[in-house]
Amino acid sequence: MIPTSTPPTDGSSASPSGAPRGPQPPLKSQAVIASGWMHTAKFLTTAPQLHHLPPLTVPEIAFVGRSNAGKSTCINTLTQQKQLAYASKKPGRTQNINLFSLGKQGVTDAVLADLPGYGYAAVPKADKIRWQQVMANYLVTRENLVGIVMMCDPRHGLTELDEILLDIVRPRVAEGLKFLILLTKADKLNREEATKALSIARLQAGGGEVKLFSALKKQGIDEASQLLWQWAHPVVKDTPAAAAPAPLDEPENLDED
Ligand SMILES: Nc1nc2c(ncn2[C@@H]2O[C@H](COP(=O)(O)OP(=O)(O)OP(=O)(O)O)[C@@H](O)[C@H]2O)c(=O)[nH]1
Ligand SMILES: [Mg+2]
Repeated sequence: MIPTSTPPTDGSSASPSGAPRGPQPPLKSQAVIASGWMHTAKFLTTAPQLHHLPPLTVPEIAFVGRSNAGKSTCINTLTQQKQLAYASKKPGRTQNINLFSLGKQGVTDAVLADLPGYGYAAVPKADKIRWQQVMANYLVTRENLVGIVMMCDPRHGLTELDEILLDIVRPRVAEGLKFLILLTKADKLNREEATKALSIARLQAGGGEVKLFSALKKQGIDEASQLLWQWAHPVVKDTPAAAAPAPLDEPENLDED
């Protein structure tokens, strides 16, 4: 049974408002904890429209981005599961908002949301507009949303629709909503292209973090998992862990090959 409105009770996680509930684990074990936590992901529900989404109080993290950017593949990679989210070569594969619950010992302490991609040329205009409105509403009104992961294929850069989305979420990011741009399919870039893509995206990210990611080369997985874990489990302000938050390595180097 998934608790849809009950906050976690194990003393180690947070409410969507960001109110901390417990101390962080030792820094060294964070990567292992984050990875184990991601692996607990289970399908929760699917919603064709916003009003079909269950109201939740646990922190929710949304994956957004152009069609075919690699959102579903990223969720499968982070959760170390082959077919949790539907990934496909064909753009437009994900058509609903799909929620996946996370949490150990059957206690859901966060939710991942895999959103349909935008910008797929073959989608009829009316459907595109409908979807843009659904997504804008979701990003602006979803109360338990604590963070957004924007997947961006660095070979295309941030598109006009990505920029529109950035504008929509900017006020919430200013209020504390977490924001990460993952430059996907980094395996397609050489070192120089990767460095350039990172610098450009950082200028556009408006204070959010930018990291390289490759499902194929398993690049950026630990960093992304740890960041998401931290978003869902913010530290208590007056603990030593809060005074010295875990530094995340900058995964700016591509795998050597
Ligand atoms: N080379 C490479 N291909 C990838 C990577 N991640 C995803 N892909 C491929 O990109 C294609 C699209 O992946 P999806 O995960 O379905 O993309 P999506 O963003 O969920 O697409 P929609 O659901 O249509 O919005 C698939 O063929 C994946 O195998 C990656 O890191 N490297
Ligand atoms: Mg998808």
